[in-house]
Amino acid sequence: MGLMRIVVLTGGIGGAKFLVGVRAHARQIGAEVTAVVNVGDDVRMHGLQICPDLDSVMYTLGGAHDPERGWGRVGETWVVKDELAAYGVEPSWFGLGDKDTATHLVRTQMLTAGYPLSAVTAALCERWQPGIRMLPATDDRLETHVVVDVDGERKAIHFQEWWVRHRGDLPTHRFVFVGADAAKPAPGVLDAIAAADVVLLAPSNPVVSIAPILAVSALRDALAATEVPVVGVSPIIGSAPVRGMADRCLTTLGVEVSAGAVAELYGARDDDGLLTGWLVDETDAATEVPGVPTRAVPLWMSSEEATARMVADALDLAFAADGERP
Ligand SMILES: O=c1nc2n(C[C@H](O)[C@H](O)[C@H](O)CO)c3cc(O)ccc3cc-2c(=O)[nH]1
Repeated sequence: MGLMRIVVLTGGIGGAKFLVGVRAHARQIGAEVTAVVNVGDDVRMHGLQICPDLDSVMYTLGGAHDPERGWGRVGETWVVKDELAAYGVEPSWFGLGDKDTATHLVRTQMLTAGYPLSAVTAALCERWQPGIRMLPATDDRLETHVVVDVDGERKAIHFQEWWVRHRGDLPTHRFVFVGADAAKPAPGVLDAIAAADVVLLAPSNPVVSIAPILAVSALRDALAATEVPVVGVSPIIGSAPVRGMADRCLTTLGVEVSAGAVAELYGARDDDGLLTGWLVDETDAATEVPGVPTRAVPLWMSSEEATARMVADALDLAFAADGERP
C-alpha cells in the first residue's frame, strides 16, 4: 500500500473550506494533497497583483483567514483603503486590507523580478505552511471576464467588477476566460495529475472557479485521459449554492440550478466528460446523472470533521467500483 496522492481542483471560499477537510482526512490516512487553484479571479489593482483564490486557500489553511467575511485576513485593518479613498483613487469598490496588501506587495515584487506565479506561491506558502501543495492552474495570464449590459452598452468587464462592484446584478450574457487558449498548465500540474490516485473537484463554483481551470486545454486533456477516479462534490444543495454566486452563473449559462445539472456540465467520463462519481447532499438523494454513479451524504461543511467525513465519502465513492485503494 503506497501513499495515496490526491489532486483537488479548487477555487473560491467554498473550495478553501473543502481543502481544510481534505487536509484533515489526508492526515488521518497518510495521503499527499496537491491543490490546483483557479486564477481566473486574479486582478491587478493599484499596481498590485491580487490572487483571491490562491490567497483564500493559503490564508484558510494557514489559519489566518477571516471566517466571517470569507475572504482576506482575520483582524484586518483598512488604513490603506481609507487613504486611497481620500485621494479619490479608483477602484474604491474593491477592499484591500492592510495585512492582505503586504501579500500583494511581495507577490507583485517577485512577479516583476521575473518569478512565475507558481514560484511566488511556493514562496508565500513558506510563511503560511498550508500543509498541502498549492499550484496555480497556470502561470500564464488567464482572467475571467463577464459580458454584460451596463448603461445600455454591451461590454466585457473583469469578474471582480461584475461580482464585487455590481454583485452580479447586471444583465449577464456569458463568461470569457481571457488568455485560456494560450495558457499552459503551471509546472507540476501535469505531473501531479499523472501521479494522482484520485482527482476531486471541490464544491466550488463550476462556472467561474472550476471552468477557468478546465479552460487550460492541456490540463483538461490530462484529466480526460487519466484512468484514476475523478469525483466531484456538488456545490448545489437543493436548488441553491452552498455559498456564493453559482446560481447566477448557472442561470447565465441556461443551466438548471441543481446538483444533477452541475454534474452533467462536467460530464461522464464514458461520454467525453470528466466524472466517474458525483457526491450530492442527502436532500438530493434522488439525483440521477447518466453514466455517473452518485452517492448522497451530508454536504454541509459545518466543521473540519464534517468536511473530512465528506472527503472520506468522496474517496469511498471513488474506489467503490474496483475496490482497489492505493
Ligand atoms: O465582496 C468582496 N469581495 C472581495 N474579495 C473576495 C473576492 O472578490 C471573491 O470572493 C473571490 O474572487 C471569489 O472566489 C477580495 C479578495 C481578495 O483576495 C482581495 C480583496 C478582495 C476584496 C473584496 C471586496 O472588496 N468585496
